[in-house]
Amino acid sequence: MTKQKYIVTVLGAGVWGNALAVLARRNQHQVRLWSRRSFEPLASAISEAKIIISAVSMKGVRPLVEQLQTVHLPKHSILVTATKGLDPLTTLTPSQIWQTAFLNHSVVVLSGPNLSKEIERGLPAATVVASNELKSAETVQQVFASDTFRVYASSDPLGAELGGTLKNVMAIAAGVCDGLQLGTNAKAALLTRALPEMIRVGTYLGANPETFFGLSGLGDLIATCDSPLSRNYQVGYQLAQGLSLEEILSKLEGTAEGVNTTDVLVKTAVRQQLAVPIAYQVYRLLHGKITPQQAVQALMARELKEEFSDLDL
Ligand SMILES: NC(=O)C1=CN([C@@H]2O[C@H](COP(=O)(O)OP(=O)(O)OC[C@H]3O[C@@H](n4cnc5c(N)ncnc54)[C@H](OP(=O)(O)O)[C@@H]3O)[C@@H](O)[C@H]2O)C=CC1
Ligand SMILES: O=C(CO)COP(=O)(O)O
Repeated sequence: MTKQKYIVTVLGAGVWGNALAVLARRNQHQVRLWSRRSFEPLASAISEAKIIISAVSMKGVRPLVEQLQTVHLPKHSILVTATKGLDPLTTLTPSQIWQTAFLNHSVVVLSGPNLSKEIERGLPAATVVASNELKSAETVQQVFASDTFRVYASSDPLGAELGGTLKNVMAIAAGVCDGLQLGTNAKAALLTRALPEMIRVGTYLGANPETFFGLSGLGDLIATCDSPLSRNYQVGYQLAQGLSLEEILSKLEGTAEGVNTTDVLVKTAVRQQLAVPIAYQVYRLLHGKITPQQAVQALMARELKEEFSDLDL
């Protein structure tokens, strides 16, 4: 059966927006790529679009939503958010911001272990499209699915989104671990303890705990924490080499969302008394309060406990 072809507009022409545009074009959809620097007005870029994808970084989400509220969205268009971040003012996720602004539109989260450079090379990968309206997620699944990009549907948008967002904090820690050459045992311990930390916060925020064991949680944690292609990993790795955060960010290709997410996550965790020991050490490191070595020592010196004593699943 031939798949339906759609007009797909990608908003945000950064590295991820470009990679998503490549994927949709490979499936013969009519793709328009728009950024705030485009000559084409936003209203014209989204006119007649069935699928509108936001691939801007977190700091661009609110300005983009506000701009879109001033133009006419095609009636049955589906909004897809691919941003992995948290709003510093409200702690809302991008999908919550999109859904609140556009109550009559379906919002779909696209999230998974998707390092853009590998996707652009056509290497095999898988992702999750998640929505409260499963039919909309299935439409987006059809738009992107190909023999090199396997797309799973899910009905837990918040879980899919938080997996991709919270793992960025852990990727900074993983970069530190590798940068200090702490070895494979240390890395395994770090990642294994990172997952329940993500689940603890994710379930507090309303996500389904099971989702974190899937591609958008554990899958993205593995990919991002083990790849020098990850900007968040690079932040941690280079901090361990003695570079300052400012120096690292000034040379980084694209956005490392984990830097802002760490602040939002730790502030939320402190307020709600959630245990986030790894994120807390990343926070102190990013704020120059400790060295990478001191962060490791602080994690190793924590009070001894049962392995699953604080895992509220
Ligand atoms: N790269 C990857 O491998 C993946 C990235 N992601 C997520 O996708 C998001 C974007 O990442 P990535 O493309 O890598 O980042 P980039 O830094 O390459 O691109 C950021 C994009 O956001 C836009 N933007 C930033 N601020 C604003 C603003 N105030 N108003 C409008 N647009 C704005 C930029 O526009 P402009 O070009 O005009 O500056 C640019 O298009 C992040 O949340 C990231 O976590 C998710 C999966 C994979
Ligand atoms: O989210 C990503 C891969 O799934 C991209 O990670 P970085 O933003 O750390 O590069």
